[in-house]
Amino acid sequence: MTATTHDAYVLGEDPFETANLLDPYPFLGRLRDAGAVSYLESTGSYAVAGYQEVYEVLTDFETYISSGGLGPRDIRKDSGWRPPSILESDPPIHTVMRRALTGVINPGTVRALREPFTPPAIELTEQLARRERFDAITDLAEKYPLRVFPDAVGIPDVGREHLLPYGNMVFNAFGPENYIFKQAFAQGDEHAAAVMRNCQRENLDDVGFGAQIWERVKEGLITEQQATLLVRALLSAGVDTTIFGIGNTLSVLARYPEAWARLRENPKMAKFAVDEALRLESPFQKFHRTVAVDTVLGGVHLPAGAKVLVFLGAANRDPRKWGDNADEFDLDRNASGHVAFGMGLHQCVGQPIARLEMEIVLQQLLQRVAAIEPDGAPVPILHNVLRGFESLPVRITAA
Ligand SMILES: C=Cc1ccc(C(=O)O)cc1
Repeated sequence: MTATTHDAYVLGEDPFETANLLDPYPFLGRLRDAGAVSYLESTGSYAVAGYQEVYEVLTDFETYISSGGLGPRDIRKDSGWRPPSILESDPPIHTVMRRALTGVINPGTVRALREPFTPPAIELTEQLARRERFDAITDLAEKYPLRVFPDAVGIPDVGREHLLPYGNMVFNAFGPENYIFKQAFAQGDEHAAAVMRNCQRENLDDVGFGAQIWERVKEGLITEQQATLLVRALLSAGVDTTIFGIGNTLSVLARYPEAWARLRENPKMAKFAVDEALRLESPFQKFHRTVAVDTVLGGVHLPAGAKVLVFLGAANRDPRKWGDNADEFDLDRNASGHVAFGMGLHQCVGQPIARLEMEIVLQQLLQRVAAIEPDGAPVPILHNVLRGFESLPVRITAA
């Protein structure tokens, strides 16, 4: 007895249209309401936006594979713009590369970073607390990760200016080759060459995450090529996302003064505020998976080879999962289970580092700022798959 299937709802709207990128949530609500699985005429891929279907796609890594790449094209057919990374791999290749990374980055090793990660946050927030107003993105969110993360990886000072533009390429490449993609790739070769240089063992220091990944080559766990690509993964994934994680958290808290006041009373709640802010404003909004074998999802038949666009940001606001106030920030909500870091086999291996950076910045700012409020309209970034702000003007009252 084959399950009766029905056609996907054909959506004429384009998720990568400028308006839907700058203010995604009205569109995402329509997409969730359209049905469990939609077909996007604009990109020729299927789409899932409800929590249940997103969770199913993310956790069934054998049906919805990663080696086809996270963009709309299948990189197994026409190779992508760069050698595939751990993100574009499936078991068994993924297994050894993930084991190498988790041996290096885990809550135990990351705990030791609190000590070196704290002084730059103190310095930055002390300077800002002396001002009545500042831009939470350009003055803080964009600065802090670049002050602490490259040192933790162990790359040279030379070439760090390429990290943000390179990450911008990596993530925009998960969307269509539109004008945003083309703009990101304008100086692409220069950015990519600079980053790849910094992944070579001879350019890394002897103690950072980079050197520790290379140690796994000596153990015979991974090859030199895999070590290079794993260091590249850290440099690809660890900058833009954390900048937007900090910026998005502050963009939410600036609009909820009572939450700010409660967090000042109890700074240990910072981790819960970060999770709830990441649920509400997920930096990484969407990416594709590739259907490995004919399957049925949400009553819709999906043929092998099809691309499925997975809307993490929409799942994180699904009222069927989060309740009627899913579009609101609620410091008392239990946001565990959100998919801002993905879910399942490929769940973000760098999240302990990202969480530490976000918690430290928030806790240091809470100590020095009694109140924070928007000081003009934030400027959202125009990006194929990331949600964040280019500018977030705020007014503060020093503690
Ligand atoms: C979380 C995003 C991400 C982006 C790029 C890579 C990579 O380049 O391997 C890994 C994760």
